[in-house]
Amino acid sequence: MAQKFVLKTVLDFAAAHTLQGYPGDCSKLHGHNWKIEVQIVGSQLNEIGMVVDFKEIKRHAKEVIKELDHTYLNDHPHFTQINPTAENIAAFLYRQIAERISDERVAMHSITVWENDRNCVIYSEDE
Ligand SMILES: Nc1nc2c(c(=O)[nH]1)N=C([C@H](O)[C@H](O)COP(=O)(O)OP(=O)(O)OP(=O)(O)O)CN2
Ligand SMILES: [Zn+2]
Repeated sequence: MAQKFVLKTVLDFAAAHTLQGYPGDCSKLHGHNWKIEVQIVGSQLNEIGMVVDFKEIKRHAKEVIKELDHTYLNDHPHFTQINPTAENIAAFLYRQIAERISDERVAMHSITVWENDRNCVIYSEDE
């Protein structure tokens, strides 16, 4: 049986957005306290028994999230042509964090973006 470890760390940020074309209140300016779950996968442990230090995952994720924190998301270059929905934010974070953290031992597993306590999107990519 092949072993696999999935590590999860949780971060958050505050940001406003509007959803263009949305048939309801979300097309108006409003904000969320977004909760982000970053999940990393690996099968090998290092000499001190870790896939990767949680602090390392958090450091990379914070670097990306800093771009979005306390902003109007629609102004971000990535969201000028596409709506900053939870789906598009999840895909953006996944790719940005993957670029920073992936190596021969560690890969992105998924990103979960919580818009509020009730609704979230889980994003992942096939290998
Ligand atoms: N699939 C998606 N659906 C919706 C998204 C999204 O990103 N992806 N986003 C929104 C709005 O951003 C909206 O702000 C959601 O907040 P809210 O209306 O509070 O959401 P609830 O459904 O939990 O609110 P109720 O009070 O239960 O209606 C909308 N949809
Ligand atoms: Zn919203």
